[in-house]
Amino acid sequence: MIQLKNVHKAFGPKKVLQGFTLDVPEGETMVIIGYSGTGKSVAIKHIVGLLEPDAGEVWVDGQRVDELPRRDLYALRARIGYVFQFAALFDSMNIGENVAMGLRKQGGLSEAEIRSRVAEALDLVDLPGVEARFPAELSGGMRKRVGIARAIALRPKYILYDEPTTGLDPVTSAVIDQLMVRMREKLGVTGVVITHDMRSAYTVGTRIAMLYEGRVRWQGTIEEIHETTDPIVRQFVEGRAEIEGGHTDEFPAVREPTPGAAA
Ligand SMILES: Nc1ncnc2c1ncn2[C@@H]1O[C@H](COP(=O)(O)OP(=O)(O)OP(=O)(O)O)[C@@H](O)[C@H]1O
Repeated sequence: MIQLKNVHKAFGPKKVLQGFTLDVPEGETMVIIGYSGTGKSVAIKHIVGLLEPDAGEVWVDGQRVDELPRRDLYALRARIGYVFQFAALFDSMNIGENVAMGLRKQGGLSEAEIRSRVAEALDLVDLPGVEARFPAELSGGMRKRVGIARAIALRPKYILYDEPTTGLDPVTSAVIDQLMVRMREKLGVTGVVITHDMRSAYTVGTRIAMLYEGRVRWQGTIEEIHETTDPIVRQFVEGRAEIEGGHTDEFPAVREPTPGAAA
């Protein structure tokens, strides 16, 4: 289970997280939504110890991440797959080498075992047999799938996806969404997904949390988000620029000019 408890994080004068609390139970996929620059990536970087909280606690798998000695942190990271926004593959290495990278770093496997784990991971993302190809020969969507293969080759208990479908066409996005669903259903992986795409959120999420002004403003199931009366959440999920019934002080409405009105 992943837990962030009352996490605070600032960069200089900029307060990003201000009491961020989130529980991700085993086997669930938690989707984090929220406006650009609100701190979604900052929040998930705490889960792998890439950032340390100024205050608060971060727990993964019964271990307190923000207090773990470096060696234990590396061991914990081996259980957490991280799929970055840009599937940072190494252009000079072929796909097989890219996927094998984490396995080699982890150590303890023979060459034959590594080859077999790489093949299995590429199979799972529907890219069998591409080991000898180079990143430049693949489309953006294929590269994202290789990024996911690299994460799952380590057979992680948890996977974090930071905007895995950004920049992809709708069909390729749907393929990536199905992959994330497969990771949960077939492999039982607990996931956290950051996305701007509500259709993707509804497909892959078992729960959704909205980050707003440094905290989780709302969280619940897909059914619950459809029924929420929270104006900020409704506005976000409906992609509207204006809140029904006028604006609130909390979030001033952006009004489109009335057609035909004098400029
Ligand atoms: N290492 C850092 N040093 C300084 N500021 C940072 C650092 N990391 C993030 N920030 C700032 O924290 C804020 C939140 O960034 P973050 O990337 O988490 O937003 P986000 O919600 O993931 O946005 P997006 O949806 O656009 O990716 C931003 O203002 C960003 O500039």
